[in-house]
Amino acid sequence: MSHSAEPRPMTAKRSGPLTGTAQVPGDKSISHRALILGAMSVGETRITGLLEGQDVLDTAKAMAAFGAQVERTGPGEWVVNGVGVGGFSEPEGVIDCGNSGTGVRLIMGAMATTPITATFAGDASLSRRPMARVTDPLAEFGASITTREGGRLPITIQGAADPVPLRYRTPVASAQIKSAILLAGLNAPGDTVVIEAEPTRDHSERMLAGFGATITTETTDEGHVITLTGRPELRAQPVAVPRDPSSAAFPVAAALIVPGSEIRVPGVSRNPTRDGLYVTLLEMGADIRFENQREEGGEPVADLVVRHGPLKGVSVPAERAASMIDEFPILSVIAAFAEGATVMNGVAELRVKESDRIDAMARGLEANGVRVEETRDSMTVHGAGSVPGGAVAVTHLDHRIAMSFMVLGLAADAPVSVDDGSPIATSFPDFLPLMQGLGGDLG
Ligand SMILES: O=C(O)C1=C[C@@H](OP(=O)(O)O)[C@@H](O)[C@H](O)C1
Ligand SMILES: C=C(OP(=O)(O)O)C(=O)O
Repeated sequence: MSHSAEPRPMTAKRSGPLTGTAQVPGDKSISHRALILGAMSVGETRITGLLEGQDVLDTAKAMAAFGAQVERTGPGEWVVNGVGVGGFSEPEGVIDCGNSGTGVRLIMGAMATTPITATFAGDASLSRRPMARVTDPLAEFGASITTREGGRLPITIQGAADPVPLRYRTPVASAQIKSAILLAGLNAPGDTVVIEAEPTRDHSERMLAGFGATITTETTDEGHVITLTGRPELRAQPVAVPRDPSSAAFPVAAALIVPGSEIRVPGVSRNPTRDGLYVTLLEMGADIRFENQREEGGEPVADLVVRHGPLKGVSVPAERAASMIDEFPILSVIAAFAEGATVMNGVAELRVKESDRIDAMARGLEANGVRVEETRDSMTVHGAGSVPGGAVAVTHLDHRIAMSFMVLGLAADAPVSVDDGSPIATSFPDFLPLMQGLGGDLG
């Protein structure tokens, strides 16, 4: 669904200690993949803990449009009856992926090696984002693709009738590029190989193996090499979606910067390819304990216990960027309350997310009295232990920018507002009640 809601201004005010348990929603990356692989397998995939944010709901709708049966049976409980690899039928209308880069890029990959035609569109934010990074390799499989100027949406793909497998080195660290290619490779004969310089989130690889595909990952001189054997029969699997570490980052950050806070965030994924924020926070001196470390649904998970305490600025190495790519906006808020500079290196990809996140955070933080420096691919936040606040930040249809400034306002001296908090529903529909339940004064 394209973003059509009226702008929804929100304000957060300095709050007393945050306490209690934060049940954050299911992981967004895993939720998209569960629906897509469920739709591409034979039999019934039962999903529990699915994120019911707009991004994922748009993917569910898309899978139904391609012929899968997709049914909601309870809160977070969904059943997908798939059509098998190569079994997608031609959708009638335009596939509207709303605000979701993951949704559109993975679904374009999933259909590009089946001989059907589909047109993809999205909201104003998604329509500005680069898509050639995915359509270029998909064309190499044999798909015919037309895009708007600059490789942007709307995009029409005529899937390859005789796909050829691909060996592809990703030009930027991106799990979306990798996953689009692997999903396309499912219906190509022979081995499809993706080579990445830095490992990115590996949920597609884990889930493809779980659904019965032959997929291997090796670290060689070339980099991180993932090999998928095409034309498997994917077998439907139950998927238990762990809670999203990227969503958990918001209550965690709030507890770290609001004096006197102590909260618990149970069942959060600790997949090492998603763990960079938590590694960084420990280096900053954050008081975070990881309890009951266990495996759930093929992913390592833990219960987080987070306490307020003093933090110091650190330098985040470029090699860590991929494992915390969505967490830099909220890290820049935490950094504003630390003592000293926090330098975030190798973060150019932030400029092509739902917004230019370096620019959006730098402008909003500066307006609220924080000193920030930026280059094309780095951002430095000068922490002073406290933040004046008092300004309105512009969110540019970006959920993570909206949530980051709401967290800032819980600990700043004066209230902090955003022009539009409605995009929060794309990834964290219960963000406001959850934060209010911990004692946050926001709405
Ligand atoms: O594969 C995924 O589920 C995602 C990959 C990342 O994007 P890139 O692959 O473009 O870095 C991330 O920013 C996005 O929120 C989710
Ligand atoms: C970048 C994000 O998502 P997507 O690319 O799926 O729009 C995000 O959720 O921060």
